Amino acid sequence: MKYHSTRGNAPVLTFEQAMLTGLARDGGLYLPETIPTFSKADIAAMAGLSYEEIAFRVMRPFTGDTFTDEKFADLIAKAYAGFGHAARAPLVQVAPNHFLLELFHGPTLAFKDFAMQLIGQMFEFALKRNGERVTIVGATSGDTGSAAMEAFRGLEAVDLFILYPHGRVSDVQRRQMTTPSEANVHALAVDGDFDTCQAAVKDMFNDFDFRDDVRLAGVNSINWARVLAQVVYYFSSAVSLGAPHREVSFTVPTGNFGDIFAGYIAKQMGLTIDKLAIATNQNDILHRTLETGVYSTEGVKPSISPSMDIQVSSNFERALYYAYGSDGAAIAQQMDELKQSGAFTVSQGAISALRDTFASGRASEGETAAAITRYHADHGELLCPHSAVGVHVAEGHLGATPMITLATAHPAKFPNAVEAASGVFPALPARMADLFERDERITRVTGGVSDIKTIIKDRI
Ligand SMILES: Cc1ncc(COP(=O)(O)O)c(C=O)c1O
Ligand SMILES: N[C@@H](CCOP(=O)(O)O)C(=O)O
Repeated sequence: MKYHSTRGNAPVLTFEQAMLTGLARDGGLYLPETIPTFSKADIAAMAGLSYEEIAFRVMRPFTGDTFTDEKFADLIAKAYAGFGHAARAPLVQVAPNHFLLELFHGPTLAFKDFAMQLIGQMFEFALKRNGERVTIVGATSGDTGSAAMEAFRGLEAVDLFILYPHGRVSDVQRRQMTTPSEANVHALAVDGDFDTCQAAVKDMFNDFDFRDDVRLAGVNSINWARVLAQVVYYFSSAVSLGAPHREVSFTVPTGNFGDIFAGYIAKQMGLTIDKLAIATNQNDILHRTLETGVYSTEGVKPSISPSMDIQVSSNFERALYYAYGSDGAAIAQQMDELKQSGAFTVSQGAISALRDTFASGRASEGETAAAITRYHADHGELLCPHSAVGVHVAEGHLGATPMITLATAHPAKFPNAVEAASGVFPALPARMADLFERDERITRVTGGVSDIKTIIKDRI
């Protein structure tokens, strides 16, 4: 399996190279040359398998000769062994045709652990075998950073730098990033918002001297391996509700579009998905784009679902690539326009292709809080604010097809918003009970990208 860039002007890579590379050298994102498909019988045969077995079947066609089958199965087993639920991603029914997919039983209590725990294993194996060392730089609005810290802390072949927006992540998220004591992980508090952090990471990738000098790698969802690992729970949940013999729909709380794009890949692989509903908070650029056909950035507005406070949604580029019939030149042009003017208009053909697969909706701050209140009172479910955005939007799309809403984080990561809406202060799991007693290690960055590069070079 080979991987090429969405902008069509970067080296074609193997799975291993794409995983260790991050952003393509033309600024695009890597995608597989073809998407392998499963027959109905292949999908039906997943019923009753463990999460790990489904993970192996779903991901194996993409990984080429990076791992032997035995090694890959071993890495998957290690990745999910530390999850706090035997099913890894359990489904909970909240209405006759509405289910929550709980993706917060991993070590840092958010869906990011599903991919990051596996990527940590895959990086360690590949780097050790190759005798290589990399510098990973990541941007976070809170959850990617904590999941990456947990997955990479203490690994010999990796230095990890996480850029987070100063003052815009929850206290639990910040402490998950700033309290690991291992010398190879570094939390950098940057002035600005998530988009500022993500732009800085992309700038570093586009500075080829720096990139090659520090051997830069990325673990944001620009990394194809992140998306791939997230495809698995679409299969596991749909199959447990009767796929491929019946269709299901998903509602996905969305920011950087990685998670819902994984659902799009599952559908392309043959999973019987009807609609994929994009759920945004008041930073509703993706909902507006689906409605108007114009992708137009506005300033990020801080919300009670801070991990989704994003305007420049990286993986939308991957969806656009397919909507434009795999035309890399058209994508490069649209992305140039975005850079120059902060907006671009999606062609008629592409927007109708997107609308064929994706629905969308938004939740205001009040609607998000009301969903937390309602689900607690009516269903006994304490939702994190991101999952609350999801259920609010899902309720607008319920019908005959079963709807699965992704519950993307544990309420205890956002206790203040949850308590304000439900009256219940959600406790952290016992293994994290001392999080607020641990020492923090933070590097404040008040300058721009060149200051960040200097810090990185000094530390590695
Ligand atoms: C808790 C939570 N929910 C939803 C999202 C949105 O996911 P994505 O960026 O993949 O669209 C994020 C951040 O990415 C998140 O941390
Ligand atoms: N919400 C994310 C933002 C980064 O998204 P990613 O999926 O591209 O890593 C976060 O929590 O950091």
